[in-house]
Amino acid sequence: MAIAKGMMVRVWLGLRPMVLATKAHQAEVIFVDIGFMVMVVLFNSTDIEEGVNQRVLPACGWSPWYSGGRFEGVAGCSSHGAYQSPKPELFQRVVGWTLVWWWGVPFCRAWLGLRPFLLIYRAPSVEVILSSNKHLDKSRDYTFLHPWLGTGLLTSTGSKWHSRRKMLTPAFHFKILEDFLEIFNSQSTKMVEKLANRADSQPFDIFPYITLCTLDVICETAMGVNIKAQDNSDSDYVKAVYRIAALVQQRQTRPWLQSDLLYRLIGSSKEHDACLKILHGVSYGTIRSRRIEYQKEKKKKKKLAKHMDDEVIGKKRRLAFLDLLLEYSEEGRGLSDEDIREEVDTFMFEGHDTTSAAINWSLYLLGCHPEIQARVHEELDMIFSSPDQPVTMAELREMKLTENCIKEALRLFPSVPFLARELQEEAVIDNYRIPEGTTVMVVTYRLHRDPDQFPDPERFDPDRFLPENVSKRHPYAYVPFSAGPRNCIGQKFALMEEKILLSSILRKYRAESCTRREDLRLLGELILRPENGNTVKLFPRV
Ligand code: HEM
Repeated sequence: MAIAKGMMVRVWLGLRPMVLATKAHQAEVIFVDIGFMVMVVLFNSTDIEEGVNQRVLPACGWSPWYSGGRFEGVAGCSSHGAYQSPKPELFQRVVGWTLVWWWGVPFCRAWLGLRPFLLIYRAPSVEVILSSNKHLDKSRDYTFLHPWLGTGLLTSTGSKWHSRRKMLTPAFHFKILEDFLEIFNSQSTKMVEKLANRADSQPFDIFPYITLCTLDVICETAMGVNIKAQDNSDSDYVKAVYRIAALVQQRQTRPWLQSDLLYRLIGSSKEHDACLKILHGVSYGTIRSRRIEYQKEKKKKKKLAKHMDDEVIGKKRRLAFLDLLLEYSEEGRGLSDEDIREEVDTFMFEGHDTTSAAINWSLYLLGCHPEIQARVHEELDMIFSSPDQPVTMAELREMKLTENCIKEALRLFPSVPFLARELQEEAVIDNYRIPEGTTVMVVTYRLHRDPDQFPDPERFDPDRFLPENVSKRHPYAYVPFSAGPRNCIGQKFALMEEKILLSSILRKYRAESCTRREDLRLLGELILRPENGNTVKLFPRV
């Protein structure tokens, strides 16, 4: 029985229980003492099965809401529905029991050390938190992102967040996004060319191809720099982006690495700092050189008659988000280089892994459902006269079924599987008073599987997003981009990019997914991804 195998030392830091695991990956179970209660954190479903069979779990009374990076634990927060895990019925048994034992209400309460958590996954409860102008502060788990992102839009609070949000909203206007079409098109063309070598009906992992493409897209749109990640996936910058995300995730999920001192003593702080040096070096370097360019151009423009600007200077330069921020800064809106760096790095972080996961999940599901993929091919063949035709706003508007497939994939596999707020004042959810200081987690993965809102929730059915079906649902039943005042500022950008990248693959190829849904294993890291990549077979379309 795995429960005896955990390799750890249990310690107390003041009142805070901690577990030091020397070989965290090998520890198959971790016990944490919290006063008279024992909390068990399990790492895989086999242990849970054994735990249930031997009646160990009910005796512990802990809902395995997080199981060491494997997402199945999170899925197990509720007693309802079937989950995308190897043994879904297990979670219903374990967690069904836990819920009744705990509270018997449609949300789940948990403690991590002395920290109270509330997990919510019903639309009316989610609305209370996300629609509110009071519950806007992110939970303390986001602080591990501060060294990289500072307090940019994602991580800031209060008046800083408010003024930045107001300043940045116009940067995501359709008119500005339209200028990015050229980048989306050129980078997706490159990706499709790279895939040509793999379209030989042999299985391969397509995940890295899509991720490198989205990384190229975000670098060019956010910073105006083409880092050519698709040609050089081994560059220091590309490696640093991936490594730092993994290190942040590691710290968030290992309580013993959360104190700065312990992180420096036993964590990977040296590697973390080395990544930061590379990432910040590139961001600051780009900001400085673009600022000099901007100032030169401004001087040049002043000298020329206004009406001649574009003809004389040449083709109007496409602006990256960074250029807009520089413009605000030069207009005297109080943005220092560090402020700009925070926002650019935030776009880099939020804007590529999320879209990559969403495109991968869409392709995965279409690869599992050839009949729906055939309908998408039909739609694309109607819209485009050739597979190489660049996508414009007109074609984007016509891709209705493709868009609904992307939305349905984001329902089943939301790139951000949960988000967390820390209550600064009491909230009332379902007539329960939730005290200030509670960390409220919106479990999007579970919310999107509410059978009252999405009948037969595990079924992939893009027609759920036909307007007549959307209007029947609760407005907070589907929130892949969060909702309310702190929703995702990049969602229009993301949908445009996803439609262009996905359609460029499907215009050339037919995809078959090699992993059956029942064999799928999910990793709930900062984003939700398939544990073993996205193995597909690609066939050229004749
Ligand atoms: C499929 C793609 C994407 C998904 C699923 C997604 C999802 C989300 C979610 C759920 C949040 C709320 C996070 C929280 O409350 O902790 C968020 C916030 C944010 N996203 Fe996205 N995102 C995507 C793409 C993008 C892109 C492409 C950008 C930028 C280019 C972006 C920029 C941001 C920013 C800056 C925030 C913070 C907004 C604020 O707090 O005011 N996202 N996103």
